[in-house]
Amino acid sequence: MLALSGITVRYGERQVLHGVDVDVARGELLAVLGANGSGKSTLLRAAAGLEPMTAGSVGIDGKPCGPLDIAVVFQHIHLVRRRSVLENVCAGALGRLSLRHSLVPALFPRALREEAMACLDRVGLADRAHERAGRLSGGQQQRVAVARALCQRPRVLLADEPVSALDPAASEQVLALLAELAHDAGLAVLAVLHQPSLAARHADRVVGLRDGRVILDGPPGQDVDALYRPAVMEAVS
Ligand SMILES: Nc1ncnc2c1ncn2[C@@H]1O[C@H](COP(=O)(O)OP(=O)(O)OP(=O)(O)O)[C@@H](O)[C@H]1O
Repeated sequence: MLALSGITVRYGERQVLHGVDVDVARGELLAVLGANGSGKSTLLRAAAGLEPMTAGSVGIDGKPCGPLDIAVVFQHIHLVRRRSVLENVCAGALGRLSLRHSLVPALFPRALREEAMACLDRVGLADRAHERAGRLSGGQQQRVAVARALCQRPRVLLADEPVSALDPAASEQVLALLAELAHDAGLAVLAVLHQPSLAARHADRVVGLRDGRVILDGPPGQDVDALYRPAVMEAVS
């Protein structure tokens, strides 16, 4: 479904992605692993259209993707803390609302509120819909961010280190949710992770980046040590 082809990104003289090819099928949760600086976030941003590419393309089902096809969940959750949980989720739909409706939460159409409620139900937080977002725990806020992404009605969900700030139990919950959205809602989900064990438990496939290149692509649970071994160790081993 999602095809990242030949993704190449340079910052000045420095090339940080070297023609990376990654695809994610409908219904699949793909985990992207790699050491700090290997290019994971750059790849995700390029996929989301947030990073200019020197070369490469992003396609969905063989066509260029539309502006609302891809939703992104970031490590830093960026909810409007003083707004209700429900209004935050409605914000996921701003790209398809009229300007008038999008500027004033009180004018969010009833159908949108109902859809946002269904998205909250999906992440298990419908009962918190009318609380201020800032009152929820970090793990709950991340699930609200996922609900907001769902309210965009995307075909692809990208998550950049979505559990870095969460405790182990909340991390398991968010990863289980991402897997469920892939398997049950038929999204293609790509998650950048720093925890190989979480990837092994929840992902359907794992891609490993090293120095801006894919050096591993296969089932979860395989040996990923090579991704994290310092280059100097590599040279002497
Ligand atoms: N805006 C930028 N300008 C210049 N260099 C950048 C920029 N963003 C990232 N880089 C460089 O690109 C390389 C890849 O960075 P990226 O953030 O994609 O890595 P990462 O694998 O996500 O790392 P981490 O695990 O630490 O988040 C790094 O060397 C980084 O310093």
